[in-house]
Amino acid sequence: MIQEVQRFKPFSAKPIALLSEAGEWRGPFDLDLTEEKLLTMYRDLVRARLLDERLGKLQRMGKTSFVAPAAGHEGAHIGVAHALRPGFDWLFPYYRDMGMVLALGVPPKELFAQSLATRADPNKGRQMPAHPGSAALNVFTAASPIASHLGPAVGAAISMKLRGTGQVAVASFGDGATSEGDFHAAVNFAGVQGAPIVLVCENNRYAISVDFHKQTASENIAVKAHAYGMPGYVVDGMDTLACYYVMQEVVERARSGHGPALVEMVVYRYGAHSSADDDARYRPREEVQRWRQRDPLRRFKAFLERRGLLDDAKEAALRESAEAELAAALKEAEAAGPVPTDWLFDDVYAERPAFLEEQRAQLEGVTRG
Ligand SMILES: Cc1ncc(C[n+]2csc(CCOP(=O)(O)OP(=O)(O)O)c2C)c(N)n1
Ligand SMILES: [Mg+2]
Repeated sequence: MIQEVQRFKPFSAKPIALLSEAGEWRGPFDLDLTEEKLLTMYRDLVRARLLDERLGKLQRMGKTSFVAPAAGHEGAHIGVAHALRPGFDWLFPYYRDMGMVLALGVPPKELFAQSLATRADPNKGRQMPAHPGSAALNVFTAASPIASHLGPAVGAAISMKLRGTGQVAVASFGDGATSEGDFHAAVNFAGVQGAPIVLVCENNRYAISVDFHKQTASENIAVKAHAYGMPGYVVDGMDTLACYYVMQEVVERARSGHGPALVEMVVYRYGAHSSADDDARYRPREEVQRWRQRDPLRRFKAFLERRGLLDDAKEAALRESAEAELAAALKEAEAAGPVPTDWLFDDVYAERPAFLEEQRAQLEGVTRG
């Protein structure tokens, strides 16, 4: 059901925030989440941060070839994931969304296995690291070309509408993706068709080294929604609860037949664009430091402490259990062993054509030495 009173106005001049920097509730409505839900959200923020740290280390150890650092994006990730119905709705994430898929319920063992290309990867080691997917949880595996998953996401949403399933699709992408033709075609068609989709832009103000002001002459990304006939919201992406509540409203609005929305979450990536980038060449260190002060984990922790839901001992226990969960998951992912090279030839054709069979036999000869 659509909420009778809409809590948020689209196209606000300032990003929507519900928590002050010191963690005080500033919402214009009463907080209506259980203690359990709030603590689960915080736990997911911590898990996302720790997963990111571990993946970074695995890259430095030479165990995975590529990572896309996500620290600084966790408020957006957890806000989005918690507004969805896992395994019912569909998520079309992009490469920086490990925390989002983790919070949706994708087992960390699968995420590690995907990054390390071990047999425990449901995608059989065929994707580039940082491109997770899950058939069980309706998580689409995006390809690397920026914004190329947005058309399929809108297509999926249109099919949900035609079949009357009550599902919603959410697609996420960066600020750089909004300069692609694919983005505009997708948002336009979502508007025309009234598709049940929420398009989430994680605006970290850079597309690798390209600054936001070189990306668009618009004042922000959310305003673009106006031209496509849907509401656009700009949200403080370092405020997990603002991300959650805005998502919850637009997801349920889409679910009840009121069409798509565009949500811009203003975030910052603390790390480099990827393990193949040196961000010191284009970002002043003071800027990174300034954004770190606005950390989503710190703000949520302060919020929970103020409400008497968290203290240092509880925090330490929570971190310890998240560390243990990830350590066990990594161990299992590694123990599965590397994917066999000839998996490359499976699942494409019902009957393998002769030329592929020939290549498979050649490869077998090479790998056997
Ligand atoms: C069509 C296309 N062009 C260029 C690239 C190379 N590329 C990979 S990530 C990236 C930057 C994308 O930035 P943004 O959308 O802001 O996401 P962010 O990485 O900042 O989260 C670029 C240009 C690509 N993958 N696909
Ligand atoms: Mg960006």
